[in-house]
Amino acid sequence: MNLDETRKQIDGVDKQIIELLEERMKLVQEVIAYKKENNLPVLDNSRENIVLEKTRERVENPIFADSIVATFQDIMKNSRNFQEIELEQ
Ligand SMILES: C=C(O[C@@H]1C=C(C(=O)O)C=C[C@H]1O)C(=O)O
Repeated sequence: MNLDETRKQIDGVDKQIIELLEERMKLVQEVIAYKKENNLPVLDNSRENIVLEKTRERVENPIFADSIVATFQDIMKNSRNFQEIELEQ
């Protein structure tokens, strides 16, 4: 295993993750605009549970499942933090 080469590959994957997270956050902006208009709360527990269940099902290698589900919990926590800040504007 070549450390520099493997880290270059990680950098490439990180670049893709960042692009996808930015795309996700743009959609979250649409959700918060809708919630603002319709007076809906930021937190939707049932939706978050569905996202987490789907995430667990989609992970191919079970040894990664807990880490990836935890990552999605963080993604949604930060998505909610962003929405709370947007609501204050
Ligand atoms: C984006 C939403 O707001 C919150 C954040 C979610 C997310 O980032 O996926 C899911 C549910 C909500 O708690 C939503 O309601 O869809």
